[in-house]
Amino acid sequence: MTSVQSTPPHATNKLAFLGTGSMNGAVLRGIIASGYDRTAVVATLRSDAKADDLRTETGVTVLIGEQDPEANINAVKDADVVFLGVKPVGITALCDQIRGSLKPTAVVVSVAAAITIEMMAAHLEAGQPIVRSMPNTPLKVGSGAVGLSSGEFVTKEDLAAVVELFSGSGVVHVVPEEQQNAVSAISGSGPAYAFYLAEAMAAAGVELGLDPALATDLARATVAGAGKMLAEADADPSALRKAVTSPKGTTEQALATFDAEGMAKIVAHGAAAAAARAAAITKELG
Ligand SMILES: NC(=O)C1=CN([C@@H]2O[C@H](COP(=O)(O)OP(=O)(O)OC[C@H]3O[C@@H](n4cnc5c(N)ncnc54)[C@H](OP(=O)(O)O)[C@@H]3O)[C@@H](O)[C@H]2O)C=CC1
Ligand SMILES: O=C(O)[C@@H]1CCC=N1
Repeated sequence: MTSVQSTPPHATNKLAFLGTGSMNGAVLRGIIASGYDRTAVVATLRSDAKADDLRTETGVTVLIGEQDPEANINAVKDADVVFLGVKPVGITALCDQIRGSLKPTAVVVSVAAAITIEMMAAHLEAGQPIVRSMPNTPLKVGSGAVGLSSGEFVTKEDLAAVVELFSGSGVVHVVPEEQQNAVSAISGSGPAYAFYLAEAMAAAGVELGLDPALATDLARATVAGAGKMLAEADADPSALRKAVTSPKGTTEQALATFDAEGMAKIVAHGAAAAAARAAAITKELG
């Protein structure tokens, strides 16, 4: 796996976000928050339920598919980079819809789990540059993690432009495409694991007699604070854990219980189940 440095800013590319829900919306918000020219961005949604929030929060042009069946087509006509953010099952139909309207040089960037570059290429014009990405929702707050894999027609400049777009709001790694299900199982789904831990800690606090609101506040602040420490340069999770764990103290007892009950194995099993589900979706939809 290669960590990639972005190139210096270049001329603003025109961006289209098709299907701007949780994930594509987080990518878009991260890019706008890092200072990107919002007048160069068009986003689409199927329905107008969340359109006002998206317009107000980002200032980009938002087109609604239910009001204009050509919304996706109009969004991509001038675009240099096109982010596909619909559910995996909808990606190839979306490619079919836009294939005749994309600029031949437009870089198509999918954020979908399980959809391979080959599956998308079969529904786009020959030679279209395609990048498969696995981002995560913390991009929205500038703390994301992204795995990128490029198809054969992606130039060095194309890849550098995509890296630059993501790297304003997270860490970016270029990975072989066959590792994308593992990336999805760790960093794509990972925010949910951290939120689950916060929920479990809050529930544990209630069992120990804390008021639910207090327990939730303590758990939230703690997971958020630990995350902030992990985000510092060269942070080492093991060293940070050891710094909290006094010999013969209280934390040691909790961690020994986690070990005895196989928590690391549980996490590994969960991640393996996520990766296996991605492989199964590829088979179902391929
Ligand atoms: N959520 C996450 O943390 C992550 C998700 N992903 C990937 O992101 C993709 C989207 O997931 P997620 O964001 O969670 O799902 P969401 O349902 O939140 O977003 C999907 C969006 O697509 C819109 N949409 C559906 N069909 C069309 C269409 N034909 N044209 C335009 N817009 C359309 C929907 O609009 P409307 O709401 O109006 O129906 C919705 O806003 C998936 O492929 C998933 O694998 C990847 C990494 C992490
Ligand atoms: O749950 C999912 O399928 C998507 C992919 C990774 C995170 N969310």
